[in-house]
Amino acid sequence: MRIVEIREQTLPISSSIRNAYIDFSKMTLSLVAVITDVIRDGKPVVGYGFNSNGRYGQGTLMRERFIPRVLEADPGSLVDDSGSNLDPHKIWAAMMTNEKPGGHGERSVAVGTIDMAVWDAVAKIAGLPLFQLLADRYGNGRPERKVFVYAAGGYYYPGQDYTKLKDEMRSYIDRGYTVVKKKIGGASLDEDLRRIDAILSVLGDGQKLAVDANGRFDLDTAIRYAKALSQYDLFWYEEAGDPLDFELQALLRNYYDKPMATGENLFSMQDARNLIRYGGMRPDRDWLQFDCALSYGLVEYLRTLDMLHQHGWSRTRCIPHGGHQMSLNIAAGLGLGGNESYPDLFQPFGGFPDGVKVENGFVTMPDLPGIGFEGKSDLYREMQKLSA
Ligand SMILES: O=C([O-])CC(=O)C(=O)O
Ligand SMILES: [Mg+2]
Repeated sequence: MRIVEIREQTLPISSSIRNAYIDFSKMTLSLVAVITDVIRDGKPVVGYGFNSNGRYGQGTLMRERFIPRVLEADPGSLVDDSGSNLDPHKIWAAMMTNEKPGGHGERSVAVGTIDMAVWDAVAKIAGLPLFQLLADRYGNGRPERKVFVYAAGGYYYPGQDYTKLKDEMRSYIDRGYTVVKKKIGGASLDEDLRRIDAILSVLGDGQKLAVDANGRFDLDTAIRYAKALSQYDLFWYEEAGDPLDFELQALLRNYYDKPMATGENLFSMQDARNLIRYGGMRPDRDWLQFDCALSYGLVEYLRTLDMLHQHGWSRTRCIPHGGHQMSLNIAAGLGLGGNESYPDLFQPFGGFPDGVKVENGFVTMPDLPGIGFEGKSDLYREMQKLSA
């Protein structure tokens, strides 16, 4: 058995939205197909992957380094000991041949995207949903089919007013979400507080708002926001300062004793470990948002979960960034605290298989082979174009 080809296509996911740091007018992502010579139902098994929003497509890095390393490796060196499936760990090691540690740049996105497609193929070859395969291999064998999801939105965009913001949030609540997220730091503190008040006016009992500064604030600004946000009962205060400024994060807890979240821009186990070692994050209330699709994939994320365990953190404190079905499977298979979701953004890549509804803040994983992309018709159409 072997991988016969890996294809990449860079696709636009552009829109007029902006957060406190970037606009998405030129945002792209890489869609990847890993084509194998394994036949199921009369057709070759193809695994698919794509990177999360927020980092651009990585086709150049893939074509120059990571795809050739996989295709040039002895196929026998990429299969598991039973010989009946590909081994994602061995494929990962092949991709990372002759790559020095540290300075992860965006190669972690390139590797993470291919890794997603490899896991999709591996679960399809095994004839299992990925969440079941993960629970069998790395968990207790019993996936948690119900996964908490929250609705990320509340971006700044031209022509937005309080009515539109409230309508947006109400539409998430109407679709079954109990937690919604908005951006902060793209307007003045006063303006952001007025926007928060507007959203809170449409939330009911048991419904909460999270806010996300996208790493925009220096320490003084982060503290000013912390003090002002303390008047609310927010789900979390996310990525206040630069993702690598662990001291800022650690100091902030002196000014904000409610939940904080960060980690979506930490792209390796080692960076995640530095956050845990030096960032002052509190295992009893804070949230970790490492996103495997941006950070060397699930092979690396398994290392991150081990690291968290060694540091006394429960994996239920992880709610990954990105809103993709890969992290949804990891959440269900390995017992994370939930997953992000973008109900209206970054389509057709985000979201759930057709027919999956959010109920009281949770989705229930359907029985689909692999990651489950085949169950989302608009997404699968794009994928089939790539592998045709
Ligand atoms: O706006 C973005 O780049 C996405 C983001 O931070 C999030 O989903 O938390
Ligand atoms: Mg964020």
